[in-house]
Amino acid sequence: MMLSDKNNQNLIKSKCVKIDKFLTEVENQKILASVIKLEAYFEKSTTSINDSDFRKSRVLHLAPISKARISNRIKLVLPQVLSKLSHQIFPIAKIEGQVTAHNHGHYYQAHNDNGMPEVAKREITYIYYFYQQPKKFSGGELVLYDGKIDNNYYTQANSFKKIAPINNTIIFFPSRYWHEVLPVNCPSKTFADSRFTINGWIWRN
Ligand SMILES: O=C(O)CCC(=O)C(=O)O
Ligand SMILES: [Fe+2]
Repeated sequence: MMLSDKNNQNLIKSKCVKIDKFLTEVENQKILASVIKLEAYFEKSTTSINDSDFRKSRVLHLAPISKARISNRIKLVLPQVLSKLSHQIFPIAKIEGQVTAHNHGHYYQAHNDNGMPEVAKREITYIYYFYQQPKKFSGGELVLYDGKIDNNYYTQANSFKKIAPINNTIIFFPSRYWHEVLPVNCPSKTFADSRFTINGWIWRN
């Protein structure tokens, strides 16, 4: 067997589900307008490893209106999503959510979403994208890495898919996947021109 084949033996291709036009145009615009008004409540994002260079963005933890709408819609599509991901059905413990804003120079380095004991029950990650049109930023693609098994651990492979953030689109994938957000270029540096998400995690019991 060739060496390259041998190295690929363990490759686990990542699967994700993308749903375009997830909300109506009116809902999408309402969420955008309400989030732009909440600029003052956005905080600097953090991560569990507490390295300020690992993740640059701003996060809003209190956005009751938008989160309820998204959670209800997620529950409706989840059976289809899990079937497309070939992921087993699980009882939902809760749907966690946050709003994020990536502006000029913001990014999120490669990570998974359930690697620490306190978040181990996050099963599926979802990311809903929204932004002002015409779009005032470039970059900010989501990179979804394939996986491999190393000493019984699921880790990051070299191969990946790059997913452009598209307004009013939602992406789902298993929270154990390694992923990152490439740097955003937003010349105006205006908050309202940011790459926004409502994103979070569907927890199992
Ligand atoms: O904004 C994105 O595309 C992904 C964000 C993310 O990975 C996270 O918040 O854990
Ligand atoms: Fe993540």
